[in-house]
Amino acid sequence: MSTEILEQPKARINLGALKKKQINIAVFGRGNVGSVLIDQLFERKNEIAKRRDLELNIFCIANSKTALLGQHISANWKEEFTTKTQCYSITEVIHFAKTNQLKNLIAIDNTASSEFVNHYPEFINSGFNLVSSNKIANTSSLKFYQELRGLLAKNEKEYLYETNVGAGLPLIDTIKLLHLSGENITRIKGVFSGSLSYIFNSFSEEEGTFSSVLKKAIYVGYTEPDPREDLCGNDVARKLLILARELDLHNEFEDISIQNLIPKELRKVSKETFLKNLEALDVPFQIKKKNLNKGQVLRYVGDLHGDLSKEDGAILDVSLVSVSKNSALGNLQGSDSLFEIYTENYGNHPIIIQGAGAGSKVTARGVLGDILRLSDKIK
Ligand SMILES: NC(=O)C1=CN([C@@H]2O[C@H](COP(=O)(O)OP(=O)(O)OC[C@H]3O[C@@H](n4cnc5c(N)ncnc54)[C@H](OP(=O)(O)O)[C@@H]3O)[C@@H](O)[C@H]2O)C=CC1
Ligand SMILES: N[C@@H](CC=O)C(=O)O
Repeated sequence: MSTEILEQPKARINLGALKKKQINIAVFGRGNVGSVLIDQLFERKNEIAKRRDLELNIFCIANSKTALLGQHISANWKEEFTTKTQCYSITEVIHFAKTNQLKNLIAIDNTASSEFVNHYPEFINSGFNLVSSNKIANTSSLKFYQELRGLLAKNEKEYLYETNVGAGLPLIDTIKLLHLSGENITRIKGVFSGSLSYIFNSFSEEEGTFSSVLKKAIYVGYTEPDPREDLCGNDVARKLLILARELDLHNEFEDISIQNLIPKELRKVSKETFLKNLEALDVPFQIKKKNLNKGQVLRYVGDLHGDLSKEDGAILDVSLVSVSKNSALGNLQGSDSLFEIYTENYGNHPIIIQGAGAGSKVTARGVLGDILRLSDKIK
């Protein structure tokens, strides 16, 4: 009997026909962080398509009043934003995604708005995942925080916010993993604010006035849209609370003891009036600097301590302290943040995460990192 070997037809794979996973992105907030993020997305788009088989497609760019909507917004978005925008509502953006059958949806929140955060449930219920540099959702009431997680789980959607603490530094993911793997975190302490780090690092070392350093921090984009949020301690307090909640602690914002650095008479005025009167901060801070002992510098420090094994055992403090210039905190440079993470197994030798704690480029890069992480998770 002869055996005939039949030649198998060669399987033909048309690589071009294999569709890349298209991720459809709506960017809300096109200020310091938002604009840089959009530019970084366009710069990296082709490389990401090659390496990860992903097509990152932006279909909406919006600020507080107007939106640019289009199936595929181009790298020329800034010009289009001046000529083709329209007033919008969130419902219209969601409707646009539906009618154009856009799948794998991500809404990016690069605002500092509490009003915008109220739309998160609407996005999730409409099939969107979320990425946010805005810290408000994670620092609203614990009830809102928990309901949001419940809604995400019910809809099988993701919410990533690595830039909420430490800008582009890999902090939240590290803390989540340590906690999940059972490494008991006993304390987190450090300089949580990039802008206040920059301000006190410069002010302690240089001759300039406090207001001149503050103006520079505002100008380069280290501060919040309203710099009083940094100076009154709220921004650092938010970061502490976000980390506390990652550790399953049940704290509310009101539990945090915060040292406000703004003179009383400037706390309740409009942002514009505040910005016109920055020199009012010069004398109080000059006095603080003069009163320092030799070799000491000022640092604005956040401290999450107490009994972190109990839901309600944590103590959260935010205050201006003097530290030795030769200590880890005293040695900080530029806009660096520094986080000391103490755990049971590492004892008195904390894990230290340090690096740029503010700035539009590093923050946008962190948001882009979250988009890529999320894109991998979307099946
Ligand atoms: N700067 C940094 O280093 C870091 C910043 N972040 C966070 O990034 C976020 C953005 O900061 P930044 O870019 O400096 O802020 P900007 O003030 O530069 O930009 C904010 C943007 O949000 C828009 N916006 C405000 N409210 C709404 C709304 N309701 N709906 C849609 N868009 C809205 C604004 O539009 P309009 O112009 O119309 O008001 C503007 O385009 C903040 O939450 C900040 O905490 C996080 C880590 C580091
Ligand atoms: N204003 C913030 C920016 C990042 O969250 C800071 O100064 O750290």
